[in-house]
Amino acid sequence: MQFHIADSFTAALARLSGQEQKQAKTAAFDLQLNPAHPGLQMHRLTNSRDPNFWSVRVNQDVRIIVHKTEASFMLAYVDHHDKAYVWAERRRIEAHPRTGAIQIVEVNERIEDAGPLFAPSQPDTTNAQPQPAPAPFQPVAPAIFANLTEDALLNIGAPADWTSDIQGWTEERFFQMSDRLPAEVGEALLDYAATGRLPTPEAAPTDPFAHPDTLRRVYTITSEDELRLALDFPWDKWSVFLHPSQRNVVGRDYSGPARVTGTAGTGKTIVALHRAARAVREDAQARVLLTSFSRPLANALRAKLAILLSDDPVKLARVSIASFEDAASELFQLATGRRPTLAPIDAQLPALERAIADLGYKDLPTRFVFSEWRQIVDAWNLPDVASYTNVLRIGRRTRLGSKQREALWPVFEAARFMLAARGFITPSQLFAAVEADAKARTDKPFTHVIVDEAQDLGVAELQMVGALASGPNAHFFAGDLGQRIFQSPFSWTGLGVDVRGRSTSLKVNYRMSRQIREAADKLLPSIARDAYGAEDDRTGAQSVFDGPVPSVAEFADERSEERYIAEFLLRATAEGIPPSAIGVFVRSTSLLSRARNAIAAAGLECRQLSERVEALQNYVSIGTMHFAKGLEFRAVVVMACDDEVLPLQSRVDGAADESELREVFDTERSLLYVACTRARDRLSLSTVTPVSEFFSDMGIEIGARL
Ligand SMILES: Nc1ncnc2c1ncn2[C@@H]1O[C@H](COP(=O)(O)OP(=O)(O)OP(=O)(O)O)[C@@H](O)[C@H]1O
Repeated sequence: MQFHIADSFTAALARLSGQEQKQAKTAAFDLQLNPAHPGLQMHRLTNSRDPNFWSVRVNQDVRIIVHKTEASFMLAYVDHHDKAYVWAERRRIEAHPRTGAIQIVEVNERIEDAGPLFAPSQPDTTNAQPQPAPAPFQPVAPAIFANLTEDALLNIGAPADWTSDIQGWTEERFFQMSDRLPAEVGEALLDYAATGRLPTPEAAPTDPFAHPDTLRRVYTITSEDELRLALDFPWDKWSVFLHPSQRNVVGRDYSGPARVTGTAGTGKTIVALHRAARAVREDAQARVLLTSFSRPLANALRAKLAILLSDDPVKLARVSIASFEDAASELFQLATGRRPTLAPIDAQLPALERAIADLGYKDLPTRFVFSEWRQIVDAWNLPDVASYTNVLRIGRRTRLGSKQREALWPVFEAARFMLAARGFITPSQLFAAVEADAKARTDKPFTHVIVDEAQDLGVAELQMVGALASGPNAHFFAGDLGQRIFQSPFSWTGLGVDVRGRSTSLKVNYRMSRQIREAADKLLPSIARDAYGAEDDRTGAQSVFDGPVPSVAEFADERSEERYIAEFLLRATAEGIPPSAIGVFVRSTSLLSRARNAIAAAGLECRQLSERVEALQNYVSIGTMHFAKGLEFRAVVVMACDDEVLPLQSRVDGAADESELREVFDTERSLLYVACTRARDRLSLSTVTPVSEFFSDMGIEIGARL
């Protein structure tokens, strides 16, 4: 007999107290060993429409609901006695007759509390007395699925007792009801509402428990050890119940570098983690590098991979997890025997200033020289004046003629010399050194390199990553072009990393409520393009839960804004959101004081996030929007979204031409998008008058004007 655990069981288990969870796990274990164990008092439920539901005693009050057929045994739910019984009375578990997927279906006739299904009928006026003038005509909203036949609905997996209701649903009703449908049905209907087409069902395996839609909610336990592990370890849903589109990317073999894309919160990181786990599970020789932009993000990846590979520390040890820079430093040390000393930005700028002064250049704007250094000369590790004068090939920044570049080159050469004399190398030089070393080796340092937040890989980083492993399945990138905030665009294909034809876009948003996602999505165009033709389709995203509409407030002065945000923070903590699950973001360092003041006014303490500092217990996280990247909070505040702050006026002023200006606007929008999309449940934006021009794009009415 097969033994299964449903996601409804793990979710319900997580809601019990620690002691109850322990007891429920013991009961589940006893159940697997011996369902007839007398202490379990297992008996069939008589009030359920599904005759296969059984109750199992955990303690005096708590019951596990088991679904038992001749061939299978499923832990379906667990709760306090009455709630557990009501859950089972309202459900049935069955293989859908058309799609074959196992579904946990809410019996439709029992749904009472979601309001009337149809608009009330007109009153009978046969013997009516004179009435006051009728209220203004209210059009009845159209039924958005009226054109879908029962057959079409069954094809997408709609339970038979739901089809006629679905046909009558208005848009509002659909949003109220969709999370009561099996997830694949809600997603297909949302697709239909957006595009007018239903997705074509894919051929399904004959075993219902192997169906991709079954696998998103039911996990098959194959051994005692596996059950022990599943019950002992906190079972995060993402670690087991993947969406079919995620599972597909995790399990696929590619003929070259591959990429997963998707708007914020669609589970790209989760896919990257599962691919890393898969690589070491399938190949005992695999050596994997899992890398991302910063140390906190690498730490977050490490914690999650430890959950995925909790059954096998040896396999876990075969995955190296580090930020781009830390990974490069380690490899550099392995190759040369010495630790690199990276040139901080604070050292690079003075070196350039000094070089300008030493060479006697007058009227050369330092900001321009520095940007040329960072974006071109250092970013590409240009070795000589010839490659710099030939820079047209590689960048968009074409504003300097070749004569001017020749004249400027000695400045860069001198700055490089000065940095080297102090024992510094720049991060780009570090990446290039590691790349050169890896290229020279036949035995590459890794068999697989998996990169998260790949949209912010710089030129030298990408080249290094490319050299660290070889083979068709060796490189996997997770990223979203719409979240590119650090790097200027460049052509990946031009550097030999061609993901065309091996790119998959995820659409189901697991992080943000529908209301937050919809507001944030309006900030970016529906297609994200970079200057080199790469494109991500950002349409068609769906959220799996609803929440409050984000709030937007505008104030006459900073004190009023700070007081308003303090109140928001107090409300959030009063609702049980701990400080560590709250993030407050501003555009730049000089604005952090506004965040600090608001947090202090709420009587809370904060810690500033950075490339090296992550969220801490008991502290609200604050930071510039750049350090929001890749993180997640239950409540997010984005403060000081003032005019001239977003987009940042100094960047706008510094743009030399149209294309640079566009780039500035694009990245400033992306920054706001990144900050807003960290929020799961609550999002509050605020500004001091005059307000950022990006606000109106989000389509949210400004709620408070004080
Ligand atoms: N299959 C799943 N089931 C449940 N939760 C999931 C699933 N996939 C992802 N999640 C959750 O959704 C949230 C977002 O996932 P993730 O961080 O992987 O998204 P992302 O696309 O990398 O986001 P971003 O682009 O903003 O970095 C996380 O809390 C993650 O645990």
